[in-house]
Amino acid sequence: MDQIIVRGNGPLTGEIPIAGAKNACLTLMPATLLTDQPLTLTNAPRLSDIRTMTALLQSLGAEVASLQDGQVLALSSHALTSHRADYDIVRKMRASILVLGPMLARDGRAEVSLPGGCAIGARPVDLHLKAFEAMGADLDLRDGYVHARAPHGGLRGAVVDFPLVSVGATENALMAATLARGTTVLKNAAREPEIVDLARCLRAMGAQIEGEGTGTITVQGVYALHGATHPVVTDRIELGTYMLAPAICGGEVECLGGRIDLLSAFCEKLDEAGISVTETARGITVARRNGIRAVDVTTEPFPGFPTDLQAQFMALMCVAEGTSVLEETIFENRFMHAPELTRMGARIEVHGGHATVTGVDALRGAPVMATDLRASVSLILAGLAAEGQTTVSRVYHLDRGYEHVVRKLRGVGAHIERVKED
Ligand SMILES: CC(=O)N[C@H]1[C@@H](OP(=O)(O)OP(=O)(O)OC[C@H]2O[C@@H](n3ccc(=O)[nH]c3=O)[C@H](O)[C@@H]2O)O[C@H](CO)[C@@H](O)[C@@H]1O
Ligand SMILES: C=C(OP(=O)(O)O)C(=O)O
Repeated sequence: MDQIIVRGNGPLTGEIPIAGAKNACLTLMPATLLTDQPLTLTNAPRLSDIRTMTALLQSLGAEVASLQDGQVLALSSHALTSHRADYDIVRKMRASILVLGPMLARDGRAEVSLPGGCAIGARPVDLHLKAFEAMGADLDLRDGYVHARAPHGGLRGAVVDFPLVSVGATENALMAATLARGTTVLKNAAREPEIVDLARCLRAMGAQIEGEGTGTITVQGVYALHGATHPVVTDRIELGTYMLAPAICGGEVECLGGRIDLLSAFCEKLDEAGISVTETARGITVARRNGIRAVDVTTEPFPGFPTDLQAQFMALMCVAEGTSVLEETIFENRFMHAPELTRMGARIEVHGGHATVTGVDALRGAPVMATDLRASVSLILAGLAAEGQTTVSRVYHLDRGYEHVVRKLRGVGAHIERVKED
C-alpha cells in the first residue's frame, strides 16, 4: 500500500488545475442506463471511484470507453444484460445506488445491493426507496438486496416530498422521473451544483425538467431519451481543498476553473478567516499574507458550508489564532480526522456533532492514518503546515476523489511524495 510523505512548507505559489467533479460524474455516468444511444462525458476526473462506476456499469451490460487519458468517457447502454448491482461493487462505493432509478425507469426492474453503513455514518437509502414507491414501484428487501419492479406500463409521475435534503435521493428520483408517465414534482430537493449539472445533461438527452437548483424540481416524463455530449461541472470540493493550501501555508495560488458561486459559503468563511479570495478570468486566486483568524462553521446542504470541506477547514483552524467551533450536521461520525490531527499537535475536543479547535503556533509532523476520503486530504494539508515530516497511510481513500494530488501540490512548491509502504 502506498503512503504520502509531506514535509512542512513555506509559502506556495503558482496554479492548480481543478478537475471535473467526482460527485457529478458519479451520477452522470448512470444516466447512460436511461437510453440506448451514446452518452459522452467530457472533463471527467481520473479517480478510482470513476473506475468503480465503470466496472459497475459494465457488469450491467453498458459499454464504457475511457478516452483522452480518462478525461472523456464514452458510454453506451444499447441493451442491459443484467439488472443486478452486486454487493462486491456496491460495498466499495455508495454512489452505486444511483443505478437503481435509471434501470427501474428503463426496464422496469433492478436488484441493487444495500450499501450498508460507512465510516462517516449510517447513510441509509430509505429516501431513495420512498421516492420509487411513490412512483408506483414495488420494492422487496431480501438477502441484503433491494428487489425493485415497476408496475405494468412503467413508473408513474408522483409528488415526492423529501423529509430531509438528500443529494443522492434527489439524483436517483430525478433520473427515474425522466421516463415516468406524467409529471413528477420533487419537493425539498437538493440544490447542489451536481444536481444542476445532472439536470442539464438529462435535458440535453431530451428530458423535460424545470427548477433544478431550487427546492422544487418538476419533471415531465418523456417516452425515450437520446444521446448527448456533456461537460462535467468543476469539482467544487477539490477546488475548496486546494484553496486551503495557500491559506494554510501562505503564498498565492490560482485554482484554474474555479468559480465562487460553486462555493460561496466556504469563500465567506475564508474571508472571515483573513484569507483573500478573488475571482479571476481563469479561476480563483487565494492569498494569505497575515495570520489566520479562528471562525465558526456549521455544515449544511448547498448553498451552505459543505460537509465535504469540513475536515480540510479543520486543518486550517488548527493553526488559526483563537478558538473555533465546527458543527457537523450532515453525517453523525465525520470527525475521525480529529484524533489524527491531534497526533500532530492540534488541540481539538469533539463533543457529539461539535468540534472545538484551539489554534496552535505550529503543528508537528507525525505518522497518521487516513480514515476516509476528505480526512485523508485534511492530513495532507495539515502536514504542509507542520514542522517536520508527516506520513499519511491508507491513501487509497485519497485516490477515490483526488487525481494527481502529488503533481498538483508539487506544482505550487509543496514538498510531497508518494512512496510504497515498507
Ligand atoms: C457521491 C456523492 O455525491 N456523495 C455526496 C452526497 O452523498 P449522499 O447523496 O450519500 O448524501 P445525502 O445528501 O443523501 O445525505 C445527507 C443526509 O441524509 C441522510 N439520508 C440520505 C439518504 C437517505 O435515503 N436517507 C437518509 O437518512 C444521510 O445519512 C445523511 O445524513 O452528498 C453528501 C452531502 O452533501 C456528500 O457528503 C457526498 O460527498
Ligand atoms: C463522502 C464522500 O463521497 P461518497 O458519498 O461517495 O462516500 C465525499 O465525496 O466526500
